[in-house]
Amino acid sequence: TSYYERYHSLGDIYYWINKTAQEHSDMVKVILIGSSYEKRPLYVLKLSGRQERAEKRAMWIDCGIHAREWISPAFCLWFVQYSLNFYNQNNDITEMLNSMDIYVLPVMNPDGYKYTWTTNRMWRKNRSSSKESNCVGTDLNRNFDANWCTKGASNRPCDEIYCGQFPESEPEAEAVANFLRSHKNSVKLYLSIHSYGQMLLFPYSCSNEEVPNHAELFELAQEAAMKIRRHYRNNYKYGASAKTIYLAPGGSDDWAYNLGIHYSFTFELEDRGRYGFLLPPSFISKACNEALLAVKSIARRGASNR
Ligand SMILES: Nc1ncc(C[C@H](C[SeH])C(=O)O)cc1Cl
Ligand SMILES: [Zn+2]
Ligand SMILES: [Zn+2]
Ligand SMILES: [Zn+2]
Repeated sequence: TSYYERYHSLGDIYYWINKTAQEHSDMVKVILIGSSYEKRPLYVLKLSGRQERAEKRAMWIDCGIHAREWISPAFCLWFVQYSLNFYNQNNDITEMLNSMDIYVLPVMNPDGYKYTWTTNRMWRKNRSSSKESNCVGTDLNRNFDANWCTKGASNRPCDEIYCGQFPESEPEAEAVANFLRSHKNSVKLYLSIHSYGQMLLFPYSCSNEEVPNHAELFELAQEAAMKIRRHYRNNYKYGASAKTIYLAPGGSDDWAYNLGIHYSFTFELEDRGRYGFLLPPSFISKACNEALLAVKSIARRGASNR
């Protein structure tokens, strides 16, 4: 099976990042946006078409915010190689890359990801330690400044949904927030890739309130889910996070939305729970093709609107 139908260790992924940038130096730049708690680099790959266009829009995709969700980094790697290899061959990909730059963060939580390979496959959080407890880790998707640490998060360091000591207390969350703050005029679309559950989610999760462009985001998610159903005969739920999955504050998509990135989504990839986080490698191709269809569908509509 191909490289992209296997899960890869952290060291493997770092090697892949540099090899891919070298192999495609005309379309790929590596950007160091910060480092993890254990001082591992946070690398973003910037994909650009070969056509230079003034004030290009951009899309952001982060993977691996939660360590055990291995299909997520697998999707980022798969998406990058697919986009590079089908540029100037597939119209959708060519148009996408010619109309916008794509920032891809393959592993947002490298310390946690490494830990799932060496110690505990079911680890979710990062690996920061707090003074007042000998429990480790903050849930990076509860650490963003969006109704931080209200209902749906926990202020106890031992909990899986521990919100951290303060908003952006974690270097991984701070690095992403800093990058998006400094690129908020060009980034028009935010995607955060998770598993499992097969859902296309959009803000808010931190409140039951509907965002101003709720109807538009609902339509984009619905259209993407319909395409997946038609092409792959697989059902994805879709809707505002608070209603569709659960009320939870401090998420990256809610924060990105409030920053002004009004096309903001969280994807929950395969499956529905049979394997859950332990999705077998034989499922990677199908899960990634379904996610790609959703990205192309949303990117075509979402980023084209001014
Ligand atoms: N804003 C959000 N959007 C999506 C989710 C669901 C993910 C699924 Se793993 C999580 O629990 O962190 C959670 C939040 Cl806080
Ligand atoms: Zn290649
Ligand atoms: Zn997750
Ligand atoms: Zn999940």
